[in-house]
Order: sequence, then C-alpha cells, then structure tokens
Amino acid sequence: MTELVLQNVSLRFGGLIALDDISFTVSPGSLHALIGPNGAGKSSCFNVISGLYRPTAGTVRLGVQDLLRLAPHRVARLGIGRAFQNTALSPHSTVLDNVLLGRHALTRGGFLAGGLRLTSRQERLHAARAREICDFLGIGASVDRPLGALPYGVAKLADIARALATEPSLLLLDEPAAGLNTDETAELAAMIGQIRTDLDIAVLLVEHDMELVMGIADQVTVLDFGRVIADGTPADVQTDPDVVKAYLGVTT
Ligand SMILES: Nc1ncnc2c1ncn2[C@@H]1O[C@H](COP(=O)(O)OP(=O)(O)OP(=O)(O)O)[C@@H](O)[C@H]1O
Repeated sequence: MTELVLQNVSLRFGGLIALDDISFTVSPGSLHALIGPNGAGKSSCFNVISGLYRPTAGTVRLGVQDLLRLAPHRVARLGIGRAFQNTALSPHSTVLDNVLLGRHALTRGGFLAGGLRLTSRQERLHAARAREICDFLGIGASVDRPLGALPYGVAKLADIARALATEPSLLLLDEPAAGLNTDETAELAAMIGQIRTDLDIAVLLVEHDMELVMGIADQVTVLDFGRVIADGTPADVQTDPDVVKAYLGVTT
C-alpha cells in the first residue's frame, strides 16, 4: 500500500459542517484509529475516502492517485476495502455467496451486477479464495450456511470477509465491535491484529470501544465537531487535554 493522505478536507451538508479542514495520513501497514464523540464526522470521513461523498474542499490521495476523481467501485479496485457498521449482507444467502460479492469489485464491470459471464474455472477460483478468507477469519465452518441463521459476531466477520475479498491493501472498518459481547470483542481485536500482521493490510478503524482502540492502534486521529483535535500514538492522545475535554465535556 502507498500512503493515504487526506489534506484540508471539508464537507458541508447545507449549513452543517460535517468535516472542517481535516488532514491526516494513514501509513502503509499501520493500524490507524479514527475516534471521536457521536456526530464528530467519522462516518462522513469514511464516506469521503470510499468515494460515496464528494468533499466541498480538499484532497484525498492514495499515493499519486487522486481518489476524489473516482467512483466508489474504482476506489475499491485501487485497494481500499470497507466493512460496514450495519452489515449490508443478505441474510438469506450463504456466507460464501455474501463473501463472493466482494470479488465483484475485482472484476471489470462486476460479474454479478454487470452480467459479465465468468468461466466455471474463474468461478471456482473466486469461491476457493472466498473460502480461504473465511478460514483465515475463523468462520470457515459456517461458509455454506445462510448468514441469517448465524450469530451476530459471525455475520460481522462475514462482512469483514466480504471486504477482504476485494483484496485490499487498506481496510476500512466502521465500528466493528458494535453489538459484540466482551469475548467476541477480544476475538475481533486479535483478528484485526492478524489482518495487519499476517496479511500485511493497513487498517483504518472507526470504533467507540476505547479499550479496543487503545490496545491495538498504533496511530489515533481524534475528531470533534468535524475537526482534528489530536493525532498521535494512543499514549499521546489519551492524555491530550483537548481529547479529555471532548470526551468528558470538562476543562482540564
Ligand atoms: N447525509 C447527510 N446529510 C446531512 N447531514 C449529515 C449526513 N451525514 C452526516 N451528516 C451530519 O454530519 C455530522 C457528522 O456525522 P457523522 O455520521 O459523520 O459522525 P460520526 O462521528 O460518524 O457519528 P457516530 O459516532 O454517531 O456514528 C453530523 O452532524 C451528522 O448529522
């Protein structure tokens, strides 16, 4: 992966400023967290990076590539995969079929949406890769079961598997621990660490679970009211007076 650089990005919705001149860099191979109170602009930031929202000002680059000129599927094809806060997967389809949706981004035009016919050999290769990814995430045993019949934690991992199936070099995870119990959260933390170390994929993580974030991130960017108020190591940001104030609403 090359660096992801957001520079002076602003996003307005009418009179509301969702992102106000934000800049930060996600380094190759890093585990970078984006945190902040409710409404701080974290999801808006993800939507800008993945091409769903066009910012009012600023630049977003992956290496030399200007991401703001690209549609979401082109951003995905450049190696930015995204797992969603509420999984957008089909409960009636099997885990495998859901994960195969991720392979779609790799194929010109999209073999599922675009009607480009794959040979049976290509289909087999995609399915084998999808199974491999599910095995890696520890959900291999559930791969042929309908997603809706499985525990929420497995469904969350299936959505991460779908994002990994796009073969990203940077994975965006939007609140992956939301709705998970303590054990599932601990397993997820270990899994995110393995995605970075074993697969050499950088992770940009939006998450409210501070213990999870501070335990695994090596860089943390803190947003508040659409602005970057701190950017540094977990140790740096935890003691930053502006961050303490934003979270606790008190002056230090
Ligand atoms: N499509 C939209 N139209 C209008 N306003 C929006 C839109 N998306 C986000 N906003 C507003 O932009 C601001 C930032 O919202 P955003 O969802 O990015 O914050 P967040 O940090 O992800 O919050 P949360 O932690 O609650 O998910 C909020 O005031 C929100 O209401």
